[in-house]
Amino acid sequence: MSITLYPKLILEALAKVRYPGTGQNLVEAGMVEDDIRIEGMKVSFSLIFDKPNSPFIKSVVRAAETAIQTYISKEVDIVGNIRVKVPEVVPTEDLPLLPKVKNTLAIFSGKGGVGKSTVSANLAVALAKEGYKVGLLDADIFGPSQPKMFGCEDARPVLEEVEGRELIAPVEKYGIRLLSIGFFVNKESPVLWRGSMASNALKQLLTETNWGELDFLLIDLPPGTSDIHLTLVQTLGLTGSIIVTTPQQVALADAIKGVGMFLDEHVQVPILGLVENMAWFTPAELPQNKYYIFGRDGGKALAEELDIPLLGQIPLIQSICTSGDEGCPIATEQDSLMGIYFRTLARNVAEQVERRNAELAPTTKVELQK
Ligand SMILES: Nc1ncnc2c1ncn2[C@@H]1O[C@H](COP(=O)(O)OP(=O)(O)OP(=O)(O)O)[C@@H](O)[C@H]1O
Repeated sequence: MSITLYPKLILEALAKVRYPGTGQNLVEAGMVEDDIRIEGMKVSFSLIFDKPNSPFIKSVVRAAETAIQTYISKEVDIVGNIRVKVPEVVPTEDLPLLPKVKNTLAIFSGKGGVGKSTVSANLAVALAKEGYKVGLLDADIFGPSQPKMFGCEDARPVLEEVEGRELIAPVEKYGIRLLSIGFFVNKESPVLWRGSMASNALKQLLTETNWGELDFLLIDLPPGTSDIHLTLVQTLGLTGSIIVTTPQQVALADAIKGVGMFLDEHVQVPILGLVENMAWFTPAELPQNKYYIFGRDGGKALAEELDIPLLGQIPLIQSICTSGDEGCPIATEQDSLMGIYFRTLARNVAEQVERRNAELAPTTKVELQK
């Protein structure tokens, strides 16, 4: 005797099959697609599974076939007619935040006063002299020194409209697009930043600035490890980081802590290398003489110990200090002794960035712990 099939009959049979993944029956679990087709004794429909690699797909399809033949009739033509569907996975592509900026480099130090800002300023200038498009973001909220080093302490960046958005226009100096947290605070009454204020300011300077097309955006970080570091790695997938240290033991010990932060398993920002600043003292009148007043090759030895490249050794020279104070980084004098040191540094940095980009996948930004 043949029976008349109708969808409710099929659903009643499918309600007898439990999905092991949730413990609910297939109908309750919403796994039966609303596409049941009945042609005489031939039945077909789709079952929706939550993931393509569900271990239960085969057994559940078989159980559904058996249930239909057991509870309705052996005559139902169902075997092989159940389609398996999984929700389409839409790739959540992490769009780059600064699509026109090719490389973002964080410059950090373990200890204060080791010359991180001096190195950042001169590296920026030397890279620009090599023909790269360079931006410099001074994120040192505790002591922004780039406005002074670039001789533009009184600059107050304006807003400009770019593709319908109001963005901060960086200050242009010596071919560098410069922005400093110092442009937005009053020199006479320094701000005591609360953590969230500083973090928001950094995010805004990074993302609401018309950086334009850049080969390198250098980010001069505060010394040590702080909320600013954390905000940075949560905001951007950095290309890499550069550590600046002096050769003294105290500086080296702090440098190791800083390196640890960037290499933390949750952060994983590549260290492109180490710059040893104040590696020796050279008097202007005796440029061939080297006096290792802070110890010899401490930074070089640390780079070897950490197995990271030594990007450069920069001597302690009075003119570096005076040019910084006068608002004109020494690297602007390309052919001076110091100009040559910073040119070598710039070339080494560019080479390491190229190597890093060839060998490693882009860094992903650190996700906030839920
Ligand atoms: N190689 C050098 N030769 C001479 N003077 C230097 C050299 N490097 C840095 N200085 C001087 O040392 C002082 C501290 O340098 P700088 O402000 O760059 O250090 P920093 O590590 O950025 O300090 P901060 O703790 O403010 O972040 C400045 O007066 C600077 O001009």
